[in-house]
Amino acid sequence: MKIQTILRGIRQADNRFGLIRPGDKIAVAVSGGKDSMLLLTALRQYQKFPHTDFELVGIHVDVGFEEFDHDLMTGYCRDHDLPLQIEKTRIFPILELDKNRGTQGQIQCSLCSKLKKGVLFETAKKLGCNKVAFGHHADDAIETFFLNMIHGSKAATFQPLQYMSRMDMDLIRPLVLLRESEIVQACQDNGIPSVRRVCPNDGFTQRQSIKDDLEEVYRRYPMARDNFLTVLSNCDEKGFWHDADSENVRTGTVHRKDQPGKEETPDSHTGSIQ
Ligand SMILES: Nc1ncnc2c1ncn2[C@@H]1O[C@H](COP(=O)(O)OP(=O)(O)OP(=O)(O)O)[C@@H](O)[C@H]1O
Repeated sequence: MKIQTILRGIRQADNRFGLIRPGDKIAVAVSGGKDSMLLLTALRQYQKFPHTDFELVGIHVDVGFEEFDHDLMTGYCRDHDLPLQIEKTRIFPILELDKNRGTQGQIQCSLCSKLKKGVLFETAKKLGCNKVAFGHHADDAIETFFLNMIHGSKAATFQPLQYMSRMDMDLIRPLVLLRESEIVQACQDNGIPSVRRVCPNDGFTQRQSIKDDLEEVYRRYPMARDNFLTVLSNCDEKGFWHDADSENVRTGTVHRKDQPGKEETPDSHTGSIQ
């Protein structure tokens, strides 16, 4: 797959969600995995598009896993003129301490993610960036949607553009309209490497489990992936339940038979098919 397909996906997301503005300085969060390696590579090329006058720097937060192959990542970036800053941290010893103290005896992904984000945003700020770009793609968005429903009782996923008020910085996800399979293919076809995962939790997370389940759903219902994606931009508040005294009923957002002048339409209950 040509890198142009990826650039087209980035441009669509940029146009639709207003991700990149002239004068931006964007820090790409580079884990060393395929998604963020592709993102840094593609955004470097996207800089050459007309009306995209922005600066770029990659930031890798080094958690401290000994076996992580930094050379692969730095070598690739050096050879392709991709600016990358590696931020050394002591996150791993903190995770180990927490693991030995905690009841579960394993590294906590949520703590790791929180610490990494802290370092990432601080480094981006120090470098004068106003945006941080993550490598999340469309399949990540669907998985997050299901994870939130199953474990968090809410129908929500991450945003393509999100303002982080504490850091006064935008978080953007330029790959959000692209599928994981497109990213894998583009990395293969363009010689973009990804560093072997070394976290002991890899393959045993809730995300991995939902990923496996969704693959099964897609095998049975091939149209489901596209439909799930459409749901994310199409979530009609009227399709959910609202208490009779809720703001939505008062303001008339939810149509009710007993409200004069507000007729119930056949499509007003999108989720009511039994
Ligand atoms: N150590 C890190 N340093 C910088 N950014 C990171 C790091 N770990 C994760 N990220 C950012 O968070 C995003 C999602 O994290 P996740 O753990 O799902 O990445 P991954 O699947 O290991 O790698 P990738 O998403 O790059 O293929 C990454 O795409 C990347 O932008």
